[in-house]
Amino acid sequence: MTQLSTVLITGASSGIGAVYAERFAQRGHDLVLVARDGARLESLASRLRTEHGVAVDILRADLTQADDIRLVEARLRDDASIGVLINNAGIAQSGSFVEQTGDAIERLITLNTTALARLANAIAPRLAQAGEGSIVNIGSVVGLAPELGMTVYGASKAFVLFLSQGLSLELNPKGVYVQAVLPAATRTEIWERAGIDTNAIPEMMDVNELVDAALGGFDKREPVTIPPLHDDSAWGTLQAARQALLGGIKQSHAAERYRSVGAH
Ligand SMILES: NC(=O)C1=CN([C@@H]2O[C@H](COP(=O)(O)OP(=O)(O)OC[C@H]3O[C@@H](n4cnc5c(N)ncnc54)[C@H](OP(=O)(O)O)[C@@H]3O)[C@@H](O)[C@H]2O)C=CC1
Ligand SMILES: N[C@@H](C=O)C(=O)O
Repeated sequence: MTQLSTVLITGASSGIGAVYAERFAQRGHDLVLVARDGARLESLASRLRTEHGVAVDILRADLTQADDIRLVEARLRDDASIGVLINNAGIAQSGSFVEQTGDAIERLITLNTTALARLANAIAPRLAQAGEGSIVNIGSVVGLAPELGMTVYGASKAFVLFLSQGLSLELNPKGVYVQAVLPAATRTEIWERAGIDTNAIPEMMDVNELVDAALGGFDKREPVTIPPLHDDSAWGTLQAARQALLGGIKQSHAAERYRSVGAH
């Protein structure tokens, strides 16, 4: 694998994915762009080919559909030029849990978690074998905050963070870099697509600023990059608290406060 490997980006037809495509093309990487909207992908691809002289393939796929996921998995497994996966495609949802339908919840979970995990799983063995390459998973600060009221979306993004941290521990020793990126509210189409009114959101980041910051974390090989977190010691504090809690887990007996329960 050369240093300038091909980058496969899901959800590249708009927003964060489209800016990643632009930035990697600027860096001279060939690209494979994945999304449903073939016309938008082709127009972005044609501009990037002209402006940056890179090769850009498009792969039309609906990543909520098993056959389409398999198509992208096959490309990730078989195309040895692909050394970077940007697992970015995702959707949000408006309304509270009781207002959401089972079908809409399943669609969100399939795209935000199942497809993302399957695509990482398709490329990881080959990258581990090669001893190099990167997997970037786009999470969200919403995955840290059940208080924000986006319960299913947040749960899907908590999955992305956990998966990324676990994969980083498994794959980093094999030479594969895994990054979780946790944006906060960023100006893209995701809000309108989900029917969420952005007027209620006091501050939003520009999408170019977000991706440039995420790439700063990528270049530094950070396992977790949170562009809107200004005091990064807070992340260290959270991880230390988690480790301390784990240190307090003693599995041979229930905690004292629960022991009298069975006596009644
Ligand atoms: N914007 C924000 O405030 C934040 C966004 N994020 C995350 O960033 C990621 C990108 O979102 P963002 O750029 O904001 O939103 P956009 O809506 O602009 O982009 C989403 C991308 O995902 C693609 N996509 C949607 N559904 C499918 C599908 N079924 N199959 C394949 N591709 C699909 C869309 O393309 P197409 O319609 O052509 O298929 C589009 O390219 C998401 O994972 C999101 O959760 C995280 C935190 C904050
Ligand atoms: N995209 C947002 C939710 O809709 C977020 O993750 O902040």
